[in-house]
Amino acid sequence: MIEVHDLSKRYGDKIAVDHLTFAVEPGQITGFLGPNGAGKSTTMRLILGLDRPQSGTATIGGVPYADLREPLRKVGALLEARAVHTGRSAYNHLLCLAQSQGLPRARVDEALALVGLTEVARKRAGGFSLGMGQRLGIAAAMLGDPQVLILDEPVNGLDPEGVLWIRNLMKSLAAAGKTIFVSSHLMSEMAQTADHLIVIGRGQLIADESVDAFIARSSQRSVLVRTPQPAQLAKELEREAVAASASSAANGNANGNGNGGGSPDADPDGAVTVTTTDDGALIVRGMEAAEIGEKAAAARVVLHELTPQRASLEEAFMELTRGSVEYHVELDQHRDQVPVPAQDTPSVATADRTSESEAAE
Ligand SMILES: Nc1ncnc2c1ncn2[C@@H]1O[C@H](COP(=O)(O)OP(=O)(O)OP(=O)(O)O)[C@@H](O)[C@H]1O
Repeated sequence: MIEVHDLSKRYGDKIAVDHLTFAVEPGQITGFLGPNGAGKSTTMRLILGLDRPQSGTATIGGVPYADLREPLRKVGALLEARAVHTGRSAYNHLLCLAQSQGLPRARVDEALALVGLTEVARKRAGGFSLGMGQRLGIAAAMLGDPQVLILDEPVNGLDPEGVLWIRNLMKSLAAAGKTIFVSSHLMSEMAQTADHLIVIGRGQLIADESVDAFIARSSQRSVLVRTPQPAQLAKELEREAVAASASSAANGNANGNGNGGGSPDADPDGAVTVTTTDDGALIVRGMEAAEIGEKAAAARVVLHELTPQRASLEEAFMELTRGSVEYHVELDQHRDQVPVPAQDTPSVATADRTSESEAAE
C-alpha cells in the first residue's frame, strides 16, 4: 500500500503539491489523473524519494522510500523521464540494475521475456523506438518482482498492441494482489483499465473514488430519445425548460448553437436542455428517462427509444476538473486546431511532452 499524508511541495512560489492525503490500495489498479501541471509527476517523485516535501509524508508499506531495504524488490517505477544508458544493450542495462540490487541474473531474462524484448536484448537501448524504450522501462520496474508498481504515463508511445499488453499486464498484477498506481492522460484507456481513481488539480485532491462513482458525479448524464415526432416532444420538453428557467430567474437566452430545430440548447447549470443529433434523435439533459417517458405519454408522442446515457470518463474529468485547469484554450479562437470534446466543456491544452526521439534516447 502507498500512503500519502498531508504532502506538500513548493517550487519557489509555485505550489506543486498542496496538502495531499490519499492511499493506494493493493489488489487493484489506481489511476492517477489531473490536468497538465496538476502535480502528478511531483507526487510520484515524492513517493519515490526523488524530491523532498516541504511537509507531510509518503510511505510504501509503511516505510518512506529512502528507508526501504532492497527497494527494487519492494517498488518498481517507470517515470516519464527515462534514464537509459544509450550505449548499453537492453540486457546489460538490466543486468547493471540487477547487480546493483543483488538480484539474480535470471531475473534479467525473466523481465525481458515479460515485456517481449528477448529477441532484441543484445541491441543498443539507445536505438530503441519509444515503445521499446517503454517496454525496457517496465522491465526495469519489474526486475525485483516488486509488490508496488508506480507508472507515470506507461502507455505513452505504445502502439495499440503495446497498450493492450500493458493493460493486461497491470490487470494480472493487480489480480495477483500487487499495488498498481498509474498516471495517464488517456481517459478512454483509464476508463478501461483503472478500478479506482485519485484525481488532483492544482496540487489538491479532487476525487478519491471508484471510476463508476467518479463518472456518476458528473452532471453530463443525458437521455437519448428516438421518436417519429421529435419536434412535438422537443416542444413539450421545451415548455419544461422555460418553466425551469423562469423559476430560476434571470438566466434566459439559450442560444441554439446545436443543430436542433428550435430546441432549447445545453445549459450547464442543470436546466432541461434538448439537442438534436445528425440522425434526428434527441439528446435530453436535466430530466430523467422516466419523466421524459411520462411527458411523452401525456402528449401522446410515440417513443421508439429512451436510453439513459452516462458521461464518459473524459466528460466527467473535464467537468470535475474545470476549475483546476491551468492552460485553457479558447475554443472559438482555435476551433480548427483543437479537438472539441463532445460536450460543451472547455478544452485543455496539452503541454509539450517528451518527444519521441528524445524519449527514445
Ligand atoms: N523542478 C521543478 N521546478 C519548478 N517547478 C516545477 C518543477 N517540477 C514541477 N514544477 C511545477 O509544478 C507543477 C506540477 O508539475 P508536475 O509535473 O508534477 O505536474 P503533472 O500533473 O505531472 O503535469 P503533466 O501532466 O503536464 O505531466 C507545475 O506547475 C510545474 O511547472
